[in-house]
Amino acid sequence: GPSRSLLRTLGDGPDLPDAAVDLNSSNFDRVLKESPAAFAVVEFFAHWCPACRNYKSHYEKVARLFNGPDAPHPGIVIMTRVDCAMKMNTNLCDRFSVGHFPMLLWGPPPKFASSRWDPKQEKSEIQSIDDGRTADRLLKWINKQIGSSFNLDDEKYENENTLPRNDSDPEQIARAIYDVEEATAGAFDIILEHKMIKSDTRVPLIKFFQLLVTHHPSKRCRRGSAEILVNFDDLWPSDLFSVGSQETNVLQERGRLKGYLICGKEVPRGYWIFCRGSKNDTRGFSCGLWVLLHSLSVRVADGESHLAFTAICDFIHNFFICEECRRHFYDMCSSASVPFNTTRDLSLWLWSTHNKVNERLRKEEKALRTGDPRFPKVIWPPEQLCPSCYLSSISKRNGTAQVDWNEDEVFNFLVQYYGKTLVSSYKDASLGRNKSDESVADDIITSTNAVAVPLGAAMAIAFASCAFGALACFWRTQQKNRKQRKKNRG
Ligand SMILES: Cc1cc2nc3c(=O)[nH]c(=O)nc-3n(C[C@H](O)[C@H](O)[C@H](O)COP(=O)(O)OP(=O)(O)OC[C@H]3O[C@@H](n4cnc5c(N)ncnc54)[C@H](O)[C@@H]3O)c2cc1C
Repeated sequence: GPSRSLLRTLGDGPDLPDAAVDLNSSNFDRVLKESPAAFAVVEFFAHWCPACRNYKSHYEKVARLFNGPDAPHPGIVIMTRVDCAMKMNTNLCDRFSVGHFPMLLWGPPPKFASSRWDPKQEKSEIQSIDDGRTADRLLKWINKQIGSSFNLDDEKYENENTLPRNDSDPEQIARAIYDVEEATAGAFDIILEHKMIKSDTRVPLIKFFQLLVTHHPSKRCRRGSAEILVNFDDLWPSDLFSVGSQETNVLQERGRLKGYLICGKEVPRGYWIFCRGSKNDTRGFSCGLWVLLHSLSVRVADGESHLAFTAICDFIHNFFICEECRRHFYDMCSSASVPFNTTRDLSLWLWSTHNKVNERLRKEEKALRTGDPRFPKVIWPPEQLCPSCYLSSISKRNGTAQVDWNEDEVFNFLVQYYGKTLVSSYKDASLGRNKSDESVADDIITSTNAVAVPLGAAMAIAFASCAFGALACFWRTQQKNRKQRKKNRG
């Protein structure tokens, strides 16, 4: 519309923040390594270069299509820039053989991290963009590279035919790892925002955190939730609640929690990829939450499955602020045949519970037209995604679809889908990186994943439950000791 194009014009002025991400030698590697985008454009420029200044509005026009929560096509291409006239970036610009300004490079984001580029280099996944002189030509170049048909006039939630259809392409789930991170950060944000940590919800939250520390599919979130867990007693002392009226306000809480980013600095990003709906208010968070739960369920060991079940049920019950959802889910938790003895039991229970929700919502959304028209609820997995999950073809009884499942195959499929495939692109992104201190800490977390303390012993330790792995327990014990020492000294 006219107002929109007015905004666009104004956007070329100095008022709107830049859409392209400013990178420098201190954040270059990290931001590119952690970007969910499949492709990156890096513009090397110098702030004194007049041609670069004139080019900026062209570059920004394209960047606004791809970067940030309001972009029509987020999560596909990350558009960045590096000012080579800044002293700190000299080595960085040398690494990429910058010989003229502006110079544009293209490639998979992680390939830029801790690597070099040289125009004479053969077989590099990084290439120079030779024709990006105007916004039109740059976008044309990008479209040609990735076979897309993006347009400079695209607006959010228009032209959604470029959206991936995830029900037929098993590889789409690899993009969902970023949504699992987004949902994790989102859930934690809601908990803080609504001051949901109280005396009776504290223990369920700690238990869920222990599950996250050991089995979250994203390293960043395992690391971040471990940090929070270690400091949990300081952040939310248990005696804070017994006193009664010592309510802290959200801002104070936020302030205290600065630096405790559950999935790292780049999350939440403000948009969804696998869980992106074709409208603003569909899919997103609740989709990401389901994917998180499924991905946890296939990662726990047999001996942890019952505790994981209670941790998930109690978490949804206490912290999912969709009233209908949490009530329904809790009813299904209460009627589950317990205890769970295996990973298979837990994964299949969650899968069939999710299908019951799908079944119910399918009817509701049809009647009320509240669903996402591009993502109607289906009994999952559809046959094209897992042919072997179906024993016999679907027969209709009373208007509802009845499927004869091969549950062994369903379990195998879940393990593959929410296990390996979910983290496949994420793994690629961290290939070839240097071992820094943080990755060493992370390796400890990963290596203790399998260490499950026997159930009986864990139950005995009522509070600092060690059930989800030795590390979480170790940290909490350390924390307690440290506090104790402080007390003794003071
Ligand atoms: C615990 C919980 C309870 C909820 N209860 C309600 C409720 O009572 N009422 C309500 O209106 N909404 C409820 N919701 C929200 C609702 O289920 C959907 O999340 C929301 O409508 C978005 O739907 P979606 O199309 O993105 O797919 P979702 O149902 O969110 O599923 C996300 C993805 O998971 C995969 N998937 C689908 N089914 C299965 C399955 N059976 N097993 C494994 N993977 C599967 C698919 O790839 C799908 O795209 C609940 C959400 C959660 C997390």
